[in-house]
Amino acid sequence: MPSKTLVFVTGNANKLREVKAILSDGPAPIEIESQSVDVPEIQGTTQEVAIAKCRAAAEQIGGPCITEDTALCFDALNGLPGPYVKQFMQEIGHAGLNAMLVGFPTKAAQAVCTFAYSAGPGTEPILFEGRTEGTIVPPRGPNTFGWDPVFEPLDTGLTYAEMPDDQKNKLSHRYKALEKLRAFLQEQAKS
Ligand SMILES: O=P(O)(O)OP(=O)(O)OP(=O)(O)OC[C@H]1O[C@@H](n2cnc3c(O)ncnc32)[C@H](O)[C@@H]1O
Ligand SMILES: [Mg+2]
Repeated sequence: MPSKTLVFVTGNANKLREVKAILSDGPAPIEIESQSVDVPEIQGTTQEVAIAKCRAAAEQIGGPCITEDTALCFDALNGLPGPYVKQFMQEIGHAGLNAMLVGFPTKAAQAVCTFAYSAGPGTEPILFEGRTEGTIVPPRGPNTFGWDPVFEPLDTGLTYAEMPDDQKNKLSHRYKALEKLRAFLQEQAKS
């Protein structure tokens, strides 16, 4: 395996597709190899969840890796459902996410992506966070990836689901986090 190839531990094919598209674009493409390992996710802040997941993933694969956690944070609910959005999506879906905000004065939300990089088992993971502000709306667009149909980034007039891939991938929470990870990896490659 060439040393430039990064192992991304995830069970989510949509995440993997976007990460590959974002990282292969630009002057210094970064190659990703995925491993689907069942890593337990703890309860806690997004940062705590991300660190524990990456640490466990590095132990399981026995080497350096990256992991990613996505949170959807509602302003009206002090940041909930946050890192627990996966379970909310499974249990109550798009209609439920909208219903949770009925009666609240703001539908503002933030999509938060946290990449974690571990240099290997026993090392402390380093976090890279990207945030995109938006609004929770009734679903519009194809139902392909998670809560994409109910999240409308500010000033776009489109939900993530309605956007062409390359539009989402230039403004998304994931893109912003990966720009930080990319800069870190480039610095590291120099030393
Ligand atoms: O194996 P991992 O990487 O943990 O993959 P996961 O699907 O379990 O992902 P998370 O634990 O980070 O949970 C995030 C939830 O948000 C969804 N999600 C993540 N990124 C998204 C995006 O860009 N747009 C819409 N939904 C997204 C995803 O499908 C999950 O339901
Ligand atoms: Mg997960």
